[in-house]
Amino acid sequence: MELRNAGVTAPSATGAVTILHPTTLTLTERRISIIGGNGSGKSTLARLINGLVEPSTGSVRITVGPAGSAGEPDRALDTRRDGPAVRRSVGFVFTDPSAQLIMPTAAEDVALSLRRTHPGKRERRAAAVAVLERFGIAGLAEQSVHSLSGGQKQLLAIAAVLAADPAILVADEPTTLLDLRNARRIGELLMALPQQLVLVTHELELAAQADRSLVVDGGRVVFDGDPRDAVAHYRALAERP
Ligand SMILES: Nc1ncnc2c1ncn2[C@@H]1O[C@H](COP(=O)(O)OP(=O)(O)OP(=O)(O)O)[C@@H](O)[C@H]1O
Repeated sequence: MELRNAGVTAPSATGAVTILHPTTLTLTERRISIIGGNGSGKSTLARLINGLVEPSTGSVRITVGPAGSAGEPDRALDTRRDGPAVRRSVGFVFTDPSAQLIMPTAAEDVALSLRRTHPGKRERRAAAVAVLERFGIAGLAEQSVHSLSGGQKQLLAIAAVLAADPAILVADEPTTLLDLRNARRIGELLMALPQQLVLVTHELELAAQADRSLVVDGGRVVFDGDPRDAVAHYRALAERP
């Protein structure tokens, strides 16, 4: 994925405010973490990648291989021009899983993600249960999504997003609501994904497991490089008077 001078502004009573200063980045590593203080611009940066936020200046492009067509050249998608294709290629996991669980039961929620790849109802249902099994939550298939615990909801939300087999996964603080055990489990799951992962997190141990880390401060990427150095940079920023 590539950001070229991608900046974000928002209108305000006193004129446009800058949320993300023009940023240029080429992100090719498999696991990229984004850390920084509250309100620094991490979510905005993450949302640029799947087009949930459009750049006010510059451009954001992602390059994906065409699904099921080995041997064909990769396609470059522009988040402003190719919004729907970008959203099909870039899965997004929100901090609050309730924001994305929209079907009555766990199995139905996963099945919704499979409607393109599995047009037949029975076949889709079997595939949805197989996805739940892979995530260790097949026992919850018929349970109302409202009755699930926070950790179960987050696992289900991630399962539903990954069921659509996105080329890239962007996860915005996906472990924030979880207890230690579930946070660890979901962190391990995310880090082991074959897909490219962009992970916004306040969990510095998890952030340090990435291949590359970005530190965001005041709407700018102020550090870009080795995750352990990034964590040290962020700690130093947090200790500023
Ligand atoms: N649409 C908008 N209009 C005005 N201000 C916005 C808008 N979106 C974000 N902001 C502001 O931009 C700043 C960065 O927001 P962002 O959500 O990217 O921060 P963050 O680093 O993810 O923070 P947190 O860790 O608290 O989730 C914040 O001050 C936020 O209030």
